[in-house]
Amino acid sequence: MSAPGSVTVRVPAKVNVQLAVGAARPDGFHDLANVFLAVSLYDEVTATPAAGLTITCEGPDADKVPLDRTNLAARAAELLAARHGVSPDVHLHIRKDIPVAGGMAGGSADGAGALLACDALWGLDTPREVLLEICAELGSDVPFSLVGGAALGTGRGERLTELPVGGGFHWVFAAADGGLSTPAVYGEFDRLTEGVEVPEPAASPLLLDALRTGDTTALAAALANDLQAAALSLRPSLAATLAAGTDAGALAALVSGSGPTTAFLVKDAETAAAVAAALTASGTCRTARTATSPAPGATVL
Ligand SMILES: C[C@](O)(CO)[C@H](O)COP(=O)(O)OP(=O)(O)OC[C@H]1O[C@@H](n2ccc(N)nc2=O)[C@H](O)[C@@H]1O
Ligand SMILES: Nc1ncnc2c1ncn2[C@@H]1O[C@H](COP(=O)(O)OP(=O)(O)OP(=O)(O)O)[C@@H](O)[C@H]1O
Repeated sequence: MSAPGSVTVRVPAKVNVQLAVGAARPDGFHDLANVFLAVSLYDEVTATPAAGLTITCEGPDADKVPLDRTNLAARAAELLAARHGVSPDVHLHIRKDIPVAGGMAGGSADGAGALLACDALWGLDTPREVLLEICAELGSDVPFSLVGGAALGTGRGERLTELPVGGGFHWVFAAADGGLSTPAVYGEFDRLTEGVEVPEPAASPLLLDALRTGDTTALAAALANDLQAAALSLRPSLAATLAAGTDAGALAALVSGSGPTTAFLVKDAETAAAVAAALTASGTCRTARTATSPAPGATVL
């Protein structure tokens, strides 16, 4: 619960269990078949009445988060206020636990969280479709941060179809030193695929089946990220992290979205703890954390 007069929203991180990337479009974006899964690492956004718009942030990565109007949480408050013709008078406090610039949609989570928190604080009761439109305007990953669970994102990833998930999955996430810029990773994808026919992105039926039945082994076999080669090209040291996780007993390893966070699918909570400890001891990453999925989308606490 928030302090009286304020609203707190909790928002999950994501991992892309499949990220199929098409050729660059004329607008610079790429069409995707993006299978999002929300995981139990969360940011919290608290909205409190204030004169004007201000932002504070706490957490181990707080110094890497912009506190000006470029923060996605601030942009969310401004877009929502503009839609309703009110002024964005709010103080937003972000408790950041999702790695920054890590490929886990941390900024997107804060955008979706601020949107929901301001909507409740200002008593606007904005229809869900309008909130989703504002999310898409904020960024390709933001609609999924609002929705959570599992979903297929098409277009640039913003058009969502929710997916059924038949069971829980256990993960380990290894955060790397420093971030990777999402546009730079897509740019490297373009460079690596120059002169190559890039197929239309399509969701894998085997992967969707694995999610639907909650089959960890089948999901491990189907995990795929078309941005992985680009992330590894920009950050070759990630190969050692991926190897350390599979050596320690993970069923599969992949780069999370645009990276540099790496994701390891494991069979149970006990293996997750062991793989996280081995990754931390390996010296190939900054920290390793366990998490489960699916996790709910943005939720008012
Ligand atoms: C890598 C992913 O995290 C996978 O979920 C997303 O595709 C990125 O989503 P995001 O961070 O919300 O990205 P946006 O803020 O919408 O776009 C940032 C930049 O990423 C590139 N971008 C993003 C999404 C997309 N479908 N194609 C792209 O080429 C573009 O250069 C764009 O200017
Ligand atoms: N609330 C925010 N939290 C973190 N970064 C933010 C935020 N708002 C804007 N940014 C900017 O966005 C950049 C990318 O941060 P973010 O943590 O969203 O990356 P990401 O997890 O790789 O994103 P994605 O997975 O959606 O591509 C940061 O380097 C920062 O400059």
